[in-house]
Amino acid sequence: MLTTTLLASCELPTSYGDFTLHVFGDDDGREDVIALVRGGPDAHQQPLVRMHSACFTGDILASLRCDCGPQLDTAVRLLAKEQHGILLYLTRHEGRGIGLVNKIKAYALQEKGMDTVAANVHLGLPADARDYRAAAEALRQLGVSHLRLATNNPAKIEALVNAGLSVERVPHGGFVSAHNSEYLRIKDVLMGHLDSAGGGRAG
Ligand SMILES: Nc1nc2c(ncn2[C@@H]2O[C@H](COP(=O)(O)OP(=O)(O)OP(=O)(O)O)[C@@H](O)[C@H]2O)c(=O)[nH]1
Repeated sequence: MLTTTLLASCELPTSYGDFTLHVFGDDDGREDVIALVRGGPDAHQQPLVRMHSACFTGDILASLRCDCGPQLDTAVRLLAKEQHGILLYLTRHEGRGIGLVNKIKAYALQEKGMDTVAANVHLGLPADARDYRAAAEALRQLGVSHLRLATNNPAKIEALVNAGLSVERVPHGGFVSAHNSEYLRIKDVLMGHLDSAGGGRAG
């Protein structure tokens, strides 16, 4: 059975602003959802929430193969301006849930001409293996029932709505470069994303 437990919390001053950090995980103490929270619960306001799937290459190494780095940077910048905002960093979602080793294998296949979906499938893996139930549970434990979700991915909205949360979408894309334009186009065409490659503006 899925368990999501608050494992640890602290204050976290950052160059973006001051936040509180909560680490959620399972009963064995392994982290899963890291929540960077700006401000406190406000009954009159739906917090702005960004659910960000881990991307070692984009988030840490500033890879241009995807749009993850600019999406994360922009999200934290936006959240810092909110009275109540939450970044959920989903540590088990690396490579859309297939893990770093498989993502790098998928990148190598893309260098031979496959697109991002075909490469996963060629490896015998789902195009998208992410599960958002722990994220929804973390939001609930943070006192959130209504939220504004910064995303272009309808699957994220659907997962939170199915978990009983009320979600309004805020576009969060448009981070196009010469290296990631084909990746973003394929996400729109084959994965049902809402204008990742085009006019979807951050915030
Ligand atoms: N398998 C695979 N994963 C990738 C590839 N490029 C990026 N990723 C992963 O894709 C995920 C992108 O996550 P997000 O930006 O949170 O989500 P999204 O589905 O693009 O939806 P948005 O909320 O609209 O940004 C991260 O886990 C990346 O590691 C790729 O070519 N193949």
